Amino acid sequence: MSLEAIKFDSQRVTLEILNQLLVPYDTQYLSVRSMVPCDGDTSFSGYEAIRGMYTRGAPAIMLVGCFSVVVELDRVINKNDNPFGYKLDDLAEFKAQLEQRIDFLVESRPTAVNLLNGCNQMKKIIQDAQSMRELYSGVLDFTIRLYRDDLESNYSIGANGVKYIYEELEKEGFTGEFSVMTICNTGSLATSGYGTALGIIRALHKEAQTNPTRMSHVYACETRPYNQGSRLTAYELQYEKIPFTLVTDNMVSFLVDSLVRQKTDRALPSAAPIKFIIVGADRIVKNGDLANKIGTFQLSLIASLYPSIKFIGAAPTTTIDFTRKSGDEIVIEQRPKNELTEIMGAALDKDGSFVQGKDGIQLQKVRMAPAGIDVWNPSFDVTPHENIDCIVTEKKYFLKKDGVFNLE
Ligand SMILES: CSC[C@H]1O[C@H](OP(=O)(O)O)[C@H](O)[C@@H]1O
Repeated sequence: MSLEAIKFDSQRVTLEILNQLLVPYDTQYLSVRSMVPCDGDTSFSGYEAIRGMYTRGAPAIMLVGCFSVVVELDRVINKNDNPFGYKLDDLAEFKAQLEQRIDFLVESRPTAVNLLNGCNQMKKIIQDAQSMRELYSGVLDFTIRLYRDDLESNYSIGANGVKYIYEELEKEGFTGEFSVMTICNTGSLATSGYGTALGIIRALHKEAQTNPTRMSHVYACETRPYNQGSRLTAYELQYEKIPFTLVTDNMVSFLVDSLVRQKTDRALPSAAPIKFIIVGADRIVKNGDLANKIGTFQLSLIASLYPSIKFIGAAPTTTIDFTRKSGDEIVIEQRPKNELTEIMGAALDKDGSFVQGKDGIQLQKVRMAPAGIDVWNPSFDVTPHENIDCIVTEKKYFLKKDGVFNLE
């Protein structure tokens, strides 16, 4: 498996997260020892790890958030380390304080619903606990199970995605090679491992080893401004030796049109026609409207112009929000302006190799726009269910009936 986003040691009760701001330049893990910042405690918290996008990806956000509750409780209940001011002699008061901190944690990235869903389930365990010991072991067992279930879900999403894709190809009588496109990062670095949309791509690559009708090329969108595609998905696809080409987000319509019309005089990386655009999700609501990384909606608009291209959303059930009826109800996270006007990279010397600083590869942030300008930086957009052909979860793949999805 490629780099792990999350390392939890259940014996030592320690949580380490891969600092994804440094991928693919460097591999550094950061120790998370609390759930949210607190006066009197200098540890790096789950809230800061998530808000700062050191770790990201809807399922990974849920897992890091829930594991950060576990490590904080371990310090307080098992290691007599309570800089958080918990009332240890009053269980009801302790629970109230804990839930207040969990509610703050959940606000770290408001669009992805997985952390909210995970914490709501955790709060039920907290409310039912009759002792501190029972509360701690209940939260620990729940979170370890959540991690394992997410990994299992990803393999099932991969299998269900391949099932849908090959049934579509057979219906069409398509044989031979095809290409797919994806945006952002939905792989091992966004989950407990394997991935959702990238899990389907991993599963397609495995199928391609034996099936002559096969995925032979992937187009990965750069995914400005955080560059999950060029930094993280490119890393994972290169690691898996899956043939791919990186494109900028503003190349997509011209690339898709050139592929569909087989304009081979445009130096296309592969002649394999594009058949599927496969994306992840941060929140899918009852009717199938899907919030995902900014740029996803545009991909769906492009796909909708070509009947030969199917648009697939892939996510575990923990990403589905049955309390909201339409995508208009989804809160879209606005990110800091400097994430668009500045970019971090690894310094290169004249022969193109990384410049080594005193702590390893020398990273540097550069400004890419004038200071003081206005910036709009929504982290997500909403793809209407009308533009989506299929939603794949670990349970099955869902198609629309009478124009809407029933995801129950
Ligand atoms: C497997 S869910 C990944 C999902 O999360 C990403 O957003 P971010 O990197 O800002 O956390 C993106 O929307 C992906 O589709």
